[in-house]
Amino acid sequence: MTLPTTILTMVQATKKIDNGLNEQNTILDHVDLTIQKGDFITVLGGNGAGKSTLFNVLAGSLPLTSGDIRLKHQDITNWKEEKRATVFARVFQDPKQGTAPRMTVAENLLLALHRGEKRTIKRRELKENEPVFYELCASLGNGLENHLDTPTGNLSGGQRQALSLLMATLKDPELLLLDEHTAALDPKTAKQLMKFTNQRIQEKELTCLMITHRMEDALQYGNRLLLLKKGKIKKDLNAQEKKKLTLNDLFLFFEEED
Ligand SMILES: Nc1ncnc2c1ncn2[C@@H]1O[C@H](COP(=O)(O)OP(=O)(O)OP(=O)(O)O)[C@@H](O)[C@H]1O
Repeated sequence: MTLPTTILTMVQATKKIDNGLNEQNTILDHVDLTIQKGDFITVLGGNGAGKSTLFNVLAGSLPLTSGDIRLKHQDITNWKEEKRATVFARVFQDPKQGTAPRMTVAENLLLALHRGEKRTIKRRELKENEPVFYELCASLGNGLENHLDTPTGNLSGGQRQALSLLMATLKDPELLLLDEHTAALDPKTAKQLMKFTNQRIQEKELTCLMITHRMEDALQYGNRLLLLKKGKIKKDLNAQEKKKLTLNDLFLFFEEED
C-alpha cells in the first residue's frame, strides 16, 4: 500500500475583514485542512459560509490575516496570486471569466499550454498543436472541435465552461479549484460538464476542491466532503462517511442552528 502524499496544508487559516464600524468580521475562522494527492473534495455551505473566501485565500487573491498555507511542505503563505496561478488552477462560475473572448479556442488552449511562461503566440505552434487540440476538444462531446478557429466570445456558455475546464487541467495543476463551475449552465449541460469533469479528474489523477450548491453532485462525486458554516469547517467527511450520507442529512445540516 502506498502512503498518501500531502499536497496542501492550511494551518489555523484566518481571514478578518474590517466591517467599516471599526470592528473586524472573521470570514475564515482558524481553518485546519490537509489535502492528499488525488483527493476530490466537494465543498458545501450556505450563502456567506466562506466557500469563496477559502478559494480566494488559496488562490492568493485575498491575503490571510493569520495562519499559513503549505504546498508539499513549502510555505506559500506569502506567494502572490500570479505565482500561485502556476500551481493552482481555478474555474469560475461565470463562463466569461475563464477564457479570452477575442482569442480563438486554439489560441486560448495554446495560452493554457504555456501557463506561467511569458511568451507570445506563434502561428507555427498553433498549426503544430492543431491535431492535439482537435482530439482534446472532441473528447468533450459538445462539438467544440469544430470551433478551433472561433473566438471564444461566440461560443455557448456550456462550450466556454468546458473549454475553461480543459485549459485549467491541461498542465496538471497541483490543485484544481472548481468554483461552482456548472452553476450558470442549464441542467442537461451542467450534468454533461460534471460527468466530463469527473472523467478528467480520474484520468489525470488530479487533486481537486469543488464548491457546489448542487447537493446531488456533492454526494455523487469525490472521495471527501467539507461542510462549511460561518467561516469554519463544520464537517470533513471521508469516503466511507460520505457514502452513508443522504440528501436528508444535508438538508438537516443546513437547517441546524450552530
Ligand atoms: N472582500 C470582502 N469584504 C467584505 N466582506 C467579505 C469579502 N469577501 C467575503 N466577505 C464576506 O464574508 C462572508 C463569506 O463570504 P463568501 O463569499 O466566502 O461566502 P460563500 O460561502 O462563498 O457564499 P455564496 O454561496 O453566497 O457564494 C460573507 O458574509 C461575505 O459578505
